[in-house]
Amino acid sequence: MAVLEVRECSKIYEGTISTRALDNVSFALERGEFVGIMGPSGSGKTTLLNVIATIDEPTSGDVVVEGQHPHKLDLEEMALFRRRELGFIFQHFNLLDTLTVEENIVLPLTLDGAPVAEMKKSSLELARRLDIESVLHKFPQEISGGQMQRTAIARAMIHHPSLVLADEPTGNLDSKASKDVMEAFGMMNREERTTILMVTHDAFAASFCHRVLFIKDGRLYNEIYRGENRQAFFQKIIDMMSLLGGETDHLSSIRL
Ligand SMILES: Nc1ncnc2c1ncn2[C@@H]1O[C@H](COP(=O)(O)OP(=O)(O)OP(=O)(O)O)[C@@H](O)[C@H]1O
Repeated sequence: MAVLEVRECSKIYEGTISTRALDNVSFALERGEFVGIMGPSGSGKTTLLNVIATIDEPTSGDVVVEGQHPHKLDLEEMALFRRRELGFIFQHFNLLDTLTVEENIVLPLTLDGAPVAEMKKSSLELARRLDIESVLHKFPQEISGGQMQRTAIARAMIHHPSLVLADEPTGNLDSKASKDVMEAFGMMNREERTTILMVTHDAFAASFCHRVLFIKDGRLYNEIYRGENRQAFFQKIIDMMSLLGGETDHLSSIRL
């Protein structure tokens, strides 16, 4: 069974001029897949992620996560669904400044009332694997951007969600931190079989995915698969971005 199915989703924003932000988009993610979504500015990437995250309603079509239909749940059930089944990672990290790194990481477990000893054990184990053990007792403003994003990855994954949604996770990071963060994603995907869907403008970040979907004008335009070689995949992504007429991040090439 697919972890995520997007079925013929359309989204129209009504207004003086109505915008068709998504136009009949269908695709599925199997368990353990790591998939990127790319496309020019305004092509509908954020809308798609928001519809999957239940932050926004599709105008038509449906989203199915692990056989559940989140858009058919009432508000309370939807909030619980989001907390249990999904993990979120954002461009601006969205950590809570008044909590330590460790407290941020265990937040999803705290909300579910897990025993403290169990929370500490899980956060320490994850922090070791993500190389942030030394900053567990610091506050977000005392650590680097890369460490903040790895903290966000730990928080998004500590409760073993069905699906992790990442929106421009390297958007605020320099090249070294981006590499560390993408390697962390890759490691969690391989070792935990975490299913990840990531929106990005960054061809370097996208080259860590198994598959990249390209959208243009709200429609699925194409998809490419990685194969063995990340460098070759990076080049294919750059080529597809130029074909789409979107902006490509040329600086990415120096990170190979
Ligand atoms: N709340 C809204 N109301 C009206 N139109 C919207 C709204 N949100 C997005 N749109 C429009 O829908 C289209 C898709 O927007 P979306 O933000 O999904 O694109 P994107 O691919 O994420 O862009 P970017 O890469 O610049 O973040 C755009 O034309 C945008 O102007």
